[in-house]
Amino acid sequence: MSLNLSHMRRNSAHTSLDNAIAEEQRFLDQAIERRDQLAEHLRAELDTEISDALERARHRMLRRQHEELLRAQDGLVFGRLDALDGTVRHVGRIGIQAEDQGDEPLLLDWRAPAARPFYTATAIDPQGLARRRHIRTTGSVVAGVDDEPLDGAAASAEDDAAPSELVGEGALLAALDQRRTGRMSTAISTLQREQDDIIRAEATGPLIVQGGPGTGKTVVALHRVAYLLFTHRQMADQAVLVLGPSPRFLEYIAQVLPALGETAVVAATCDTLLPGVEVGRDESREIAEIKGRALWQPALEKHVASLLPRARDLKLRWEGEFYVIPAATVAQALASAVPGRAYHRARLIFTEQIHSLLAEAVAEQRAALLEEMEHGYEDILARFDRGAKPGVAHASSSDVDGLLSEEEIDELRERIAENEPIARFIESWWPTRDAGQTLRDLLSDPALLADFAPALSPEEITTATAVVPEAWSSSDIPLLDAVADLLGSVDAGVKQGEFIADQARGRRDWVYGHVVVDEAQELSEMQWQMVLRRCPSRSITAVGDIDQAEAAHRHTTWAQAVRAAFGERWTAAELTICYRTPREVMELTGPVLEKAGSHNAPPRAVRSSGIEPWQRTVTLGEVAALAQEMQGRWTGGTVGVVAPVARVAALRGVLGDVPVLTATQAKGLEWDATLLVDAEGIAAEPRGWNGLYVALTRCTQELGQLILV
Ligand SMILES: Nc1ncnc2c1ncn2[C@@H]1O[C@H](COP(=O)(O)OP(=O)(O)OP(=O)(O)O)[C@@H](O)[C@H]1O
Repeated sequence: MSLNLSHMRRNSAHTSLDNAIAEEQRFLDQAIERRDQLAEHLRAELDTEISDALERARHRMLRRQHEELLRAQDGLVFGRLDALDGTVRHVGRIGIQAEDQGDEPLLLDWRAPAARPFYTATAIDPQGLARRRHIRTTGSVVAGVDDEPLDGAAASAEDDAAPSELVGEGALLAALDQRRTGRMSTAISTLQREQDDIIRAEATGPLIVQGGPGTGKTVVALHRVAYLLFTHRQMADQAVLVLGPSPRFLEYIAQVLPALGETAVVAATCDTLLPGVEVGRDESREIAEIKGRALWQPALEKHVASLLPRARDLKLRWEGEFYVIPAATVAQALASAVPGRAYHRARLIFTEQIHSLLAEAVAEQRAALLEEMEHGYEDILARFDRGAKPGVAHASSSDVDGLLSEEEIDELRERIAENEPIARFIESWWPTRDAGQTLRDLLSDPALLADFAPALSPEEITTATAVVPEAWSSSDIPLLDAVADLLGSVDAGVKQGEFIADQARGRRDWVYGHVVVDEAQELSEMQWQMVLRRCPSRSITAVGDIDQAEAAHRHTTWAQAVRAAFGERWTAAELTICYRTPREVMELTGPVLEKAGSHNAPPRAVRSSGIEPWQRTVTLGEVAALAQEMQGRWTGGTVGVVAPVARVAALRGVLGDVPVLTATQAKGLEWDATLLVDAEGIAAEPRGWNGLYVALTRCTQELGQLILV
């Protein structure tokens, strides 16, 4: 009897699941039809002729909407919210208007405030919901649904287990168990509450997010960009900058933002932020650490200030006559041109003033000559008129009384501004400068550096000036950026491009609407200055794990790391749950974290892979066979090898196409399985325990450790 009852219950559960799938399929079909209808309508609008600038701006907006609709294919609809009052709303990748404009939208954009309960409602805090449904789709077919009852009655009917800290646990764990393809994917359907809080946080000042490995820092950073661009449309006009640790990392995340519909984004590393400048050499850790310190900012400011000209009499020749602008007048012009301006900008303002002063001096001399002429020296004026611009035929005040009118003085000033010898004279007194050479001049002169950077010890001065950089190293780039900023552009050439991101990418002095920094623990103080220059509003989100810091600086807390950039004015947030690394592997990290001098509790792993980490002692020749076996176990997924710097070349020699990376290179990446070669060797590297922590936490399923003999 009881067997029959349970059989009947199973059957009825199946039927209600089938009904739910059929119901959601009908909704998905309706959403797809409406999306296609809207896309078609926009395409027709885009075919119309553009007659003016307003139309062009409207077309740009329509084109963006059109592309957004076309891109919203996979996972168009992924959630449903059933309110206690019976209202039903669907949540999706984009918002879709219902046919009747006055109605509720057919589909809620995941970033809209009304969609928020999808990520934050719990049985304890149901936010007016009776149920949350995750809808799994493959293309345009509904593959399954996962329901979570949120009203108290249904929850207590389940069982008396403690409520899960996860939202949509079934859908989340299914997503986390997927094979890794080597490219990150979006997580809009399974974002967790603590992640959502950060994604939707205010963007008015620096927000620093600490999270252990696999806690979704990159997920949060990228989804935050999409959220901010959706919520603050003006940010799309300024573009958002995403800074990552390496080109490999940028490749790994490359698809996420376009998949989220965002094009107003520039992705870069600190090394690629300066247009036209590339890193061309490595530098010792010792020099990199010295060059990363904040003290370079005032040192470079003093260096550039020392290049400004000192006031003196300026003797200029104009049409055969010499005119002297006295030192006191030059000093006044300098005092009004220089303060608060970049070197070249000040030079431009000063030069314009000199042109005016010269034009006035010429006019005054002419007036004086006229006065003399009135006393009988007529030939002197004739000499003057020989120098007048040919082809000016209109009657002017000089034709009437011999004095220059304001218009004529303006015209004279223009001629002076175009005059080559005058330009050469100013260039010799106040030269335009190249940022690279200006930096080299300082880096090749220990006495000068000692003068401008008194906090550096004599040994550090010797170290920092030992190599005059012909090619630039990574730690030179922020110094070069600071000098380029202090010098300013000689001309303000504007790069054109169809998308705002193309324009921003080509400009060193572009001001972004928001900056997101991933693996922010690696930034030196001077790299932070580079970020600030691009975002003076300080609307910055930085995510990282201070315990994974391996760069040459010495910071072990966020307070130390960002003090020079933000002082005490920043907000901290934390991610505490590890989604990537299985419990079996996370258990190995405790002692490593301790050795790394961590101040943080390790994150809690949400999943178990059921595979115990293993260890073998092998020869180099045996590594290839083990890597192949591992690849065989994870067909359709990815395997990565992490090793000490000194072993990478030999391992690449035997491993063929399996990626072999150092711990630094592996930062931010993940695979199904990791082969960790010579953990002791990694730990012995500079900040090696932090590196080993990175290496241990890259896998989603299996970890194998090899000791080489
Ligand atoms: N809410 C989520 N839904 C689905 N997958 C998620 C979610 N959060 C994180 N993940 C997955 O967990 C893995 C780790 O996320 P992510 O790379 O963002 O972590 P991280 O904190 O940046 O890690 P690391 O410190 O190692 O760089 C990724 O595969 C990511 O897609």
